[in-house]
Amino acid sequence: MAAAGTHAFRGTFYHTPTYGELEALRDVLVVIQDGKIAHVASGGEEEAVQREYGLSEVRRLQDGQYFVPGFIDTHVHAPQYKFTGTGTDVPLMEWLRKYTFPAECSFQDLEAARHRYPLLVKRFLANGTTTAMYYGSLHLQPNLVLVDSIERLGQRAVVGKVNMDRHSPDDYIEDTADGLRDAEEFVTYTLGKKCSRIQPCITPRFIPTCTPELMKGLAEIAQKYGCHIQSHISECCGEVNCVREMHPEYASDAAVFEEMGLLTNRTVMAHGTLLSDDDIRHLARRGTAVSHCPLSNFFLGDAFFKVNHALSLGLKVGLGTDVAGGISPSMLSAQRMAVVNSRCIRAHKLAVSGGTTVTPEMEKDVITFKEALWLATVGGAQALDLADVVGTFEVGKDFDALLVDTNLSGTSGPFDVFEGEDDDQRFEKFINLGDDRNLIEVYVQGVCVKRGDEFLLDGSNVSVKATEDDSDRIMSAPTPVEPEAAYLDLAHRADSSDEAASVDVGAAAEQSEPPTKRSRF
Ligand SMILES: Nc1nc2[nH]cnc2c(=O)[nH]1
Ligand SMILES: [Zn+2]
Repeated sequence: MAAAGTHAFRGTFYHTPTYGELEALRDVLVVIQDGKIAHVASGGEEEAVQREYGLSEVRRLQDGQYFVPGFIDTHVHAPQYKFTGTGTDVPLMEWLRKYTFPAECSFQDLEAARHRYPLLVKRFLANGTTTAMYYGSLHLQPNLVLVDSIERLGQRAVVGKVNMDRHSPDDYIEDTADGLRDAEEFVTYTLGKKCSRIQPCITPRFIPTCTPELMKGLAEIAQKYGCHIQSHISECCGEVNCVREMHPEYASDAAVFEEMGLLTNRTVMAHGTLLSDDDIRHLARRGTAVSHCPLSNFFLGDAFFKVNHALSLGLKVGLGTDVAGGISPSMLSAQRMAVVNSRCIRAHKLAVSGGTTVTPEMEKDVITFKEALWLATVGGAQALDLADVVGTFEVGKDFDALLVDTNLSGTSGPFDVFEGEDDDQRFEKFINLGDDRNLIEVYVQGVCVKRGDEFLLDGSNVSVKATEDDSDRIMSAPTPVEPEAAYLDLAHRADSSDEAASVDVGAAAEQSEPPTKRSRF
């Protein structure tokens, strides 16, 4: 008789333990026990393994079906899902004022939050995001609804209440002390659930909307509870110039975050397109990760993030959708955008050269779908300090996985398969052309949370209690411009400075003259 919670699949499993290499575990038997991968054996050992684990049956995948690790989205704004796919016409600082802050503020209506957040979590699960690093909104209560929705639907998440105490709209700003109190209450509420899938995160929105007092206070809370930190760094010219104006004594965003004590090995900074090499090296030394959000960077950024270059300097890099700055909730889309972004760098270098010769130097930023898949799985796991928990099909890790079906015929699926195409070609088509229709089952911690159109845990309390190990894992530093300047004024200054931007975007893409030569590191 199998122990409770023990089951097994036999078939082909694709994953990327090594950057750039797609490993196919062909005809293997994967045994899952209490949510973890207990055994990976060759298919020929089925009978022996069945006996060992007392399994009465083994589920065999059909031809054209494969497992892939669940996707890890390292940067999502949960309340912004509401307006995803709209509002793409303005630069960042104006975008925040015009679309983002009003949308986030509307989550104060808790009934609206209770309606919207399950839709968000379902949409992300349907797209294969088994783990998400979420920003909530400013007000405490709607964030608790977000955590409850994640818990109920069975997703894995790192989630934070946003903090911002200056340069924000009158109805979307908090007093510093209130913000710190609410941030701590959010942390204790989330930890109090003792749900090993959900970890709280400290979330200073970005430097322009946070006083040094707030940032330092948040860093102390993060340290007290050992929690993750997330924010935005060196995203675009408007933001970088704004920080320069507010904090002229610091060389860069990274120097400000360093001084505030916000760069830790559990910090994930979004974007980083204008980070200098010194900044990148410094983040790498701290163990801080960058969430690469290519689609968002095309809309709101001003430069290209160079994944291979950043990795070569030792930086941890994950992939993010940045909904709603990025207009797609799909991590398949994010992977494709990461590839396109890398090819844009190559095209940019060729254009700058003025010639028609592509040099090896121009090629070195190009990434393939295999590297993009690594970013969406292993890279994300490293960024979130979950590398020993998810990202590959290795014994001891949790079984967070997507069952991919490439057999959908005709227009019932997003692509066609032709005679003679082998498993590797079908899988590559899925990564490059597939969508949620191909994801017929979604697993988190060995539990099927979605099958077909059905969310299997919806409505039930599925809290998985933290183990001792999980608890250990969970508990494992200027002078500002005058506070409370009208946000509109700040947005105007930042965006108009875009035009005369002292940051040379081309040079940044060339890599990477820092926005300023001054250094505090
Ligand atoms: N892309 C993006 N950048 C930000 N910087 C500060 N807030 C935001 C946000 O919501 N989205
Ligand atoms: Zn963001």
